[in-house]
Amino acid sequence: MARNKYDIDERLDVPFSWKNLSSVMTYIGRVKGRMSVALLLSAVGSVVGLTGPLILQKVMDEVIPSRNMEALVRMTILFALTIVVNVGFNAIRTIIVTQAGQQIIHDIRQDVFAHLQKLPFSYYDNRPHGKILVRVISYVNSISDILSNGVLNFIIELINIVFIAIFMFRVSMPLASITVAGLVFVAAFIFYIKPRQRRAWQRVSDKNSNLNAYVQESIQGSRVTQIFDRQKKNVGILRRLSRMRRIAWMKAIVVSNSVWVFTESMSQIVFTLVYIAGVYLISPMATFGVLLAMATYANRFWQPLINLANIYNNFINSVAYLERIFETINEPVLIEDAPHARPLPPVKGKVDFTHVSFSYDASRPILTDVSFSVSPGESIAVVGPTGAGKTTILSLISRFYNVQEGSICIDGHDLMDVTLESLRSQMGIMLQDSFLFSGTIADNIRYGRLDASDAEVERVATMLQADAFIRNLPDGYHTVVKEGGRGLSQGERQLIAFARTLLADPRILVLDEATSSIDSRTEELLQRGISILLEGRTSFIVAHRLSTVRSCTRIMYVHGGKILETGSHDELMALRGHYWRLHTVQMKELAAHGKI
Ligand SMILES: Nc1ncnc2c1ncn2[C@@H]1O[C@H](COP(=O)(O)OP(=O)(O)OP(=O)(O)O)[C@@H](O)[C@H]1O
Repeated sequence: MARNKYDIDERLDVPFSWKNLSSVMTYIGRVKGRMSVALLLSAVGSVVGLTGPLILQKVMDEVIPSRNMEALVRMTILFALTIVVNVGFNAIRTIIVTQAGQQIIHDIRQDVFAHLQKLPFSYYDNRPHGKILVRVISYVNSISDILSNGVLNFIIELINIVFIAIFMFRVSMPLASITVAGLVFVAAFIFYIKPRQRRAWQRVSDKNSNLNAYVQESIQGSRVTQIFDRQKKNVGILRRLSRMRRIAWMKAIVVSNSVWVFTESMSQIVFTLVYIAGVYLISPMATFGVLLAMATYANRFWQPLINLANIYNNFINSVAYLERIFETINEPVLIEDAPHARPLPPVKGKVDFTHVSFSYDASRPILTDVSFSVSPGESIAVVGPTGAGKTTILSLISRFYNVQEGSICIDGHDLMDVTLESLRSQMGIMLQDSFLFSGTIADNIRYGRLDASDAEVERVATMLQADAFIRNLPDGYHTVVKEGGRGLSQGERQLIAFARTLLADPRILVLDEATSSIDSRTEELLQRGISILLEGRTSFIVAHRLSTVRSCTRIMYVHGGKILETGSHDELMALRGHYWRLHTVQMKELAAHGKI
């Protein structure tokens, strides 16, 4: 899928299908016990409710003309009882169905989220995160009602219709036939409107998604917005997106309501025809009791139909959400264990790239025919101009993407043949943004090894000389870090990320060094931290600081997706090539800033 922006509608690759419907049924199947009880309550409630008109008919045609007061009282109590049972059972049913609906959306949300955890970087690279978020939260919420109440009411209303039809045909065959005939017109109309309705709700889902993506992006970029004073412009963009959503919504509502309006009108036409036919057309003319009962049944017959039309409307609306939810659940996990994958044995640390070629999308090769070999314990600084492919090389070692050509081996095991869990659990990976999760500092360090004791957490922090600044925080190791590590300096965040990795004690270290300028004291701390991390492990570092580069055993100079130079600092300086030039420029910059 092409890269998507907040104001570009997502392409729908797989529309809702029978396969999706069967998946939906699986979720509903998990609450079938509760749904069955609710169904039983509804069925009993509605059969009891249906005897009401029969009682009325009897009262009108027999009890009142015969002036039998005792029978009248009996019939009144019976009539009242039918109402109590009907209402009471419906109330209990509502509670049960609400619980079932919440269970269904809980299960679906859990599955979507669990699947998202497995999706590769490329999935997240290609779409605004707000568009992912809206699926997990609001789309899943939106389908709760249709998958619980909707499904149940659908069955109940169908049963209602059958029961009412039976009662109706018992009272008067010709009048019942007139009542049922209107159905053909409703079916034809629904058939005509359905594709338009589907498209209209898909557009609403797209516009919703765009709006969400923009709000999420704006919150994330709020600092930059204020720096560039873009608030007014942003409000304008939101207004535009919100207006587009409103227009899409209004169109969808108009199309959807036409189903309801048509069904309602049809019911009124049929209702009138029952009276006309009852009085003028059929012979002998219907009695007043029959007419009253038939009018009530006709009304009751069409009420479930109108309800079905509403359920259908909600279903079509929900399909637009369901297809996005299942699109996520069915998104292929491109980076997963091969069927024959074996756990990677304890790693010694030899890494081999053999004729590796890679591109993020087919149109632009990023790495071409890259080969190199690294011995256990070696530390490799990957340097080169921006966009050269340094981070990409690191991502491939951790198998965040699959190579298109060639192979990457660790201790002779091709990454494609080992399980991801065994690979990543033996690697320490630190990307440029040392993302910290909301929780305490200790929790964040323990992310590296969940069973680590407090003493172990403090030991690694002390090794990295982070202990002092942590203890200076209001609650020391129990200080709560805000989402993303806000409230801590960039250097502090990096130190905590180092501690997290050191605690995991990986055999292979992959570190994408952040470029931000930091004060010389922090620089020194980080430098020491990196040296501690490098000890005894095979390491790959995308290095921007010369101090980091020099502390590595070997340097690879990457440019245009190729390794142009490789060797120690002294060897590459002697070569007077690309690395020498880069080094010279950096030295001049440091001198200009009075740092050397
Ligand atoms: N997720 C992605 N999808 C598509 N193209 C990408 C993606 N990530 C990087 N690229 C492209 O791949 C090329 C190499 O990127 P890479 O991040 O590896 O460069 P780099 O050498 O690490 O750069 P820098 O020093 O600026 O971080 C760049 O041209 C970049 O635009």
